This record gives sequence, C-alpha cells and structure tokens, in this order.
Amino acid sequence: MGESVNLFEINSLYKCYNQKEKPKVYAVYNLNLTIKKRETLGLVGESGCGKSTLGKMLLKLEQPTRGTIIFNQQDITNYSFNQMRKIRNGMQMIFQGNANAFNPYFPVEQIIREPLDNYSHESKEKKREKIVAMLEKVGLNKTYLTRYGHEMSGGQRQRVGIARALILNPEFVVCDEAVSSIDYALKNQILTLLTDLKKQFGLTYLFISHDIAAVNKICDRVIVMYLGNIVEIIPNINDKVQHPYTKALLAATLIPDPRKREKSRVLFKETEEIKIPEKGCVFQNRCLYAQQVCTIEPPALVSKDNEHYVACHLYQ
Ligand SMILES: Nc1ncnc2c1ncn2[C@@H]1O[C@H](COP(=O)(O)OP(=O)(O)OP(=O)(O)O)[C@@H](O)[C@H]1O
Repeated sequence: MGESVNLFEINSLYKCYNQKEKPKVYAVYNLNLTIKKRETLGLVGESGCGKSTLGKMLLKLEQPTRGTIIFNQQDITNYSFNQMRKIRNGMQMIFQGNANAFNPYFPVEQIIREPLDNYSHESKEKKREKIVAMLEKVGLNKTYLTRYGHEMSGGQRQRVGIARALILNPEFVVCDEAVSSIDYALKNQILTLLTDLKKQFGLTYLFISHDIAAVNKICDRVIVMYLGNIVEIIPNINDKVQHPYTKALLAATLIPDPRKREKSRVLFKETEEIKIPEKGCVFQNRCLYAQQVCTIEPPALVSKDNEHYVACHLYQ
C-alpha cells in the first residue's frame, strides 16, 4: 500500500460543550475534512465559530463528542492519554506570542526544554545544544537562553514559541492566531519564518487566523467556518469566492477604512441571536439570499472546480 497523502481524515466530527444551567453549545457540527501532508491550511471565520475547538480536537486536547479523527492512517479518536503520548510529539501548537504565553518564572532555555524533558533522556548539555540550534533556526541566539518572557519583544517571544513547538520535530503544527497580536512588519517576518521552517522540516500547518491578509500570504487552501460548519473551501483566497458568508467576511475584513467596513456589514442580516438553526442551512438567519429550501435542507459541501467546495443552495 502506498503512503497516504492525507495527514488527517476527519469524518462527521462534532463537539458539544455541556455547560451547567446553560443550553448546550455545538462548537463544531458535522464537520468533514482532509488535511494533506505538507500543506498550509488556513481556517477563518468569526469569533466563536469553532476554529480553536477544531484545532484542539485534532491535537486531542479536546475530546470529540462524535465522529472520527484519522491521523496518519490511525484512528486516534478514542486514544487514551498513554496511546496519545506516543504520537503527541508529532503534533504541536503555536499560540499568540503575548507576555502571558509563557511561565513568567521560566527563562527561555527552560521554556524550550520542557517538551524535550517529557520525551528525551539525553543529557542536559545535549539538550542545550539542540535548544541553541533551534534558537538559531528561528533567528535568535544563545544569549536568549537566560531571558524571561517580559524581557523580550512580542516578535522575539513569538520566535521562542515557534522554537518550543518545533523542538520535538513535529509533523503537524496548529498556529492559533500566531501573528495576530504583532505589527505589520514583524508579522511579515514571522510569516516568512514559518514558511521557511515548513520547507526545512516538511511541516503541515493548520493556520487559524482572523487576519485574512496573513492567511492570504501563507496558505495553500482556506477553510471558511460558520457556526461550527465548513461553508466553503477555497484553493486560493484570491479565487472567486461563492458562499454569501465568505463574501461578507472578506468584504468586512479587506476594507481598510472601518467606516466603509461598517457599511459592508449589511451583507449580513442582523439577528438577535446567532445560533445553529434546528434544520436547513446554518447561515439562513443572516443570509440575504436565503430561499425556502435553505430553511429545510442543509446544503451539502459540493465540489465546484479544482478543489473549490461550497455548501450553499444557490450553487447546487
Ligand atoms: N471549554 C468550553 N466550555 C464551554 N464552551 C466553550 C468552551 N470552549 C469554547 N466554547 C464555546 O464554543 C464555541 C466555539 O469556541 P472556539 O474558541 O472554538 O471559537 P473560535 O472560532 O476559536 O473563536 P475565537 O476566534 O474568538 O478564538 C464558542 O461558542 C465558545 O463559547
């Protein structure tokens, strides 16, 4: 049997958070997706649409309520903590590089060494050599070993976070808003660094971001999520998007002038409560083009052309 080109195969995945004395929240709802080896897959959508929950389920930091997650042809959905331990070093996460991202009492050496200590019995000196080599790969050097989080800039902290995520040679990295809190020039440097490291280490990224420009720069394909569902998969964000939600999202975020952006929000219908409807399309309550069928049948995610998928009755 040849090697699979898919790193992940995700089938009918659900995550429901049961909250005390509050209604259930479906953060991810019947989601189907494959992630190809060595691709950078973008994940965009409004706050609360389930992006982080999906990322955490792939890393098994959250347990799915239903569905299956196949990683490298192994069904890891119900793997125990010990079974996950054997593959967890192959999956890592890069968070926002803000000052709270690291333990304030740990110097950089300890921050990056922590994952190594969990997985390797090498001597302290050998580990230090690896840490210094990794610091150099991310554009820092050994003088940073003794620095604390608050003694670094946002960009330097972000580089340390990347070094920590890559120290165990992972195959898959979730970048969760990894460049969202840094300014434009620095953002470009970190995006270039992530792209270089991807080539060097043969990485696969899930790149979660509110920043459409960053997604545009780095991603091979982009998933658009709305209320826990995938509404569109775009091979390239410059391609013609089709789903009314994607159009509205792009119009709202790509216009630099916030006053004009406000106007473009009319692309959504305003609703009091944004929640998954009992039947039909998830976006029906806010869609300006909703028809009767949208209130009855959920649209399937169908292929348009060349890996462009859209879940909308307007195009079926
Ligand atoms: N531990 C939790 N307990 C209860 N509800 C949760 C929990 N984590 C997330 N949720 C809810 O699940 C939904 C999806 O949250 P999630 O953090 O995945 O969204 P997101 O798209 O990553 O948002 P953001 O862009 O703001 O980070 C939200 O309604 C959120 O309130």
